[in-house]
Amino acid sequence: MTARIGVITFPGTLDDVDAARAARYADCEAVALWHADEDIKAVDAVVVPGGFSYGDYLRAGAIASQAPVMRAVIDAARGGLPVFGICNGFQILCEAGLLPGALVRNERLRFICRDQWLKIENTSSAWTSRFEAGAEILIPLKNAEGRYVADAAVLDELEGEGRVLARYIGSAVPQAPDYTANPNGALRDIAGICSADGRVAALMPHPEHAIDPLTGPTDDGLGFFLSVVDHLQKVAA
Ligand SMILES: NC(=O)CC[C@H](N)C(=O)O
Repeated sequence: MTARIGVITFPGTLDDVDAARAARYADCEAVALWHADEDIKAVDAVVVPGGFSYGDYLRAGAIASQAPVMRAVIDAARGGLPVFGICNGFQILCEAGLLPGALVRNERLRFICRDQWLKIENTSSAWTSRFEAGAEILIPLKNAEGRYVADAAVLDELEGEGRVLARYIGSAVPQAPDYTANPNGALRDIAGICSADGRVAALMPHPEHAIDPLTGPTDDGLGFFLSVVDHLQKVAA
């Protein structure tokens, strides 16, 4: 079975082409979904990619969360469809209420673009099963509103249920003057989280830009896309 992965394009999305390419690298068919679509073409999983949907007006992800296609994604996600939000996609999934918490302005109020080390903590979600627990991966990070926040009870629940996908552990350029292992002040160094059933997941840095050593910085990002293929095969068996 070739898995069909839907990749949404909103006005202002940037990373849909790379997300579709990453799906193809994982031997999936990438299916283009447009923000105005009212159905999701019977795809097996959905990636909500990065960028500046609707120009980040109001709050990053706020307007996209109300787009017609998101109504279909929210319904399907509640029925168990695997959904993965990357960066702006993470912001959209929080705004849509599919994941708890919010992404706010980076602590130093600057756009940050750098290669970022992460530690993978959850290896049972639909999007992370290919990783070893504690694996350290290097993938690009680029955002202005990347600081994950939630109230203490939500953070405790996420940690208690093993729903922190990954944490920030360092920059690829530790000698840089503004070096901090945690780039944006995200609470408890959280770089990604997932739903209680592990099917809806999101990450602030960009795995879809790190799938081929030729273009670098690593191919560490491919594991997210290979994981969902394993998940879909298991569900189909
Ligand atoms: N790379 C992205 O997806 C950017 C996300 C968002 N627009 C921000 O700057 O925070």
